[in-house]
Amino acid sequence: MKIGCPTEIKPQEFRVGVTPNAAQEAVQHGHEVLIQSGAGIGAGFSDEDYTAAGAKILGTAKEVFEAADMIVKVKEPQAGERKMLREGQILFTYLHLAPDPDQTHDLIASGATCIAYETVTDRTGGLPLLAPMSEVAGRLAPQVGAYTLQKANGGRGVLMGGVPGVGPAKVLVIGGGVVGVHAARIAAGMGADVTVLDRSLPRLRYLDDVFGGTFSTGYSSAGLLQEHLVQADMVIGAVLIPGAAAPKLVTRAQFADMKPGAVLVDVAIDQGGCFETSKATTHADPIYEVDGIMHYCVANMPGAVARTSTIALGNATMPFMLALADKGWRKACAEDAHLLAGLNVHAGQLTYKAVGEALGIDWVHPESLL
Ligand SMILES: NC(=O)C1=CN([C@@H]2O[C@H](COP(=O)(O)OP(=O)(O)OC[C@H]3O[C@@H](n4cnc5c(N)ncnc54)[C@H](O)[C@@H]3O)[C@@H](O)[C@H]2O)C=CC1
Ligand SMILES: CC(=O)C(=O)O
Ligand SMILES: [Mg+2]
Repeated sequence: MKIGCPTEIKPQEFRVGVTPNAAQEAVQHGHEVLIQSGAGIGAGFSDEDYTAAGAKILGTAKEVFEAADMIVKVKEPQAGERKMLREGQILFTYLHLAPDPDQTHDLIASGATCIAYETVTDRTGGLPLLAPMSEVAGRLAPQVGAYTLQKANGGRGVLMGGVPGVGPAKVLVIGGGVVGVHAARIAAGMGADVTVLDRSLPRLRYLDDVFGGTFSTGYSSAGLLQEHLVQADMVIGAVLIPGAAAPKLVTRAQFADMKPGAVLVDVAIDQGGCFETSKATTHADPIYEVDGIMHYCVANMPGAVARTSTIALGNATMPFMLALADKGWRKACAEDAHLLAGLNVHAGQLTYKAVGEALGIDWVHPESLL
């Protein structure tokens, strides 16, 4: 199969869909890998790294889309990229279709087979192709929050770890899933006093068993959240109700009880955000203030550390990419229900229930296409 990887064109996106190591494995499996010239630069991979791995370099995205049987990317295809997709071609990337009717209609019209990273599942009920980026965003959250807490950046001028004689910052993490646990570990490692709230008792038991000495846990009721909110220097929003918009857990009215200059980092902004005042920001202009409370709400946080994120994402996507290339999408999905869960669009039909329900579009069961 010909596997094509174009340069990402979404603003401020420096990741790349195929690493040189993944390209090398695909070549060893007998596939041809076509990389757009410069696609890896933002993640620290040169064209020479790809040619050394056995890939071919093409000059333009158009050439890559024309030649490839499967396109492997990071972000959802932008409008110009969607025009280059064709019937029978496989698209393997993040899609996030539920809030994006334009993209959904374009992908249906393209006739392509579109598999979304974020809906591929695993045996434990997890999302193995979302998890690596949640790990990155979780670990970044205290880092960007600590920077925002600095006085010159609008924060209240509190050092995460304090110093001898002066106590540490108080960090509240709402949601103890993949983002939450990684955020809590890093914040605790910086010396902060960290509490994680979650609604899942099994998850709280796990967190307490493994991290009991590192951070505290609490059941996420409105009352307990308010207790912690008024003391917090930093609040990290990390909740997810799969497929749904994030619940709004902190209202603007509650800011009056908070410490002026406290920082909210809303990682859940992807799903609409869990603070009433959250709106998506970009790496170019990430921070804004509402009623004295600082907000950081960047929707593609992993793009800031493109090299780490590219390698982490590539480690997770590679086995699925190889299965699709080795077997074709139909056999690969027939043999792996978790990969089939990633199928969102095929040959002019929507194949993902939650997207159909969110956008009011007819959908078919993916099993019916096998
Ligand atoms: N902004 C960005 O760049 C990125 C954002 N994300 C987003 O971060 C969010 C979290 O993702 P993951 O940690 O992977 O999800 P996850 O499913 O691993 O964890 C979510 C946790 O939230 C908990 N939860 C649900 N309702 C709650 C409530 N009312 N109070 C407290 N906890 C509650 C769940 O029990 C679960 O443990 C998602 O919206 C994801 O899309 C992920 C990667 C990058
Ligand atoms: C998960 C996602 O959308 C991202 O990493 O950009
Ligand atoms: Mg995103």
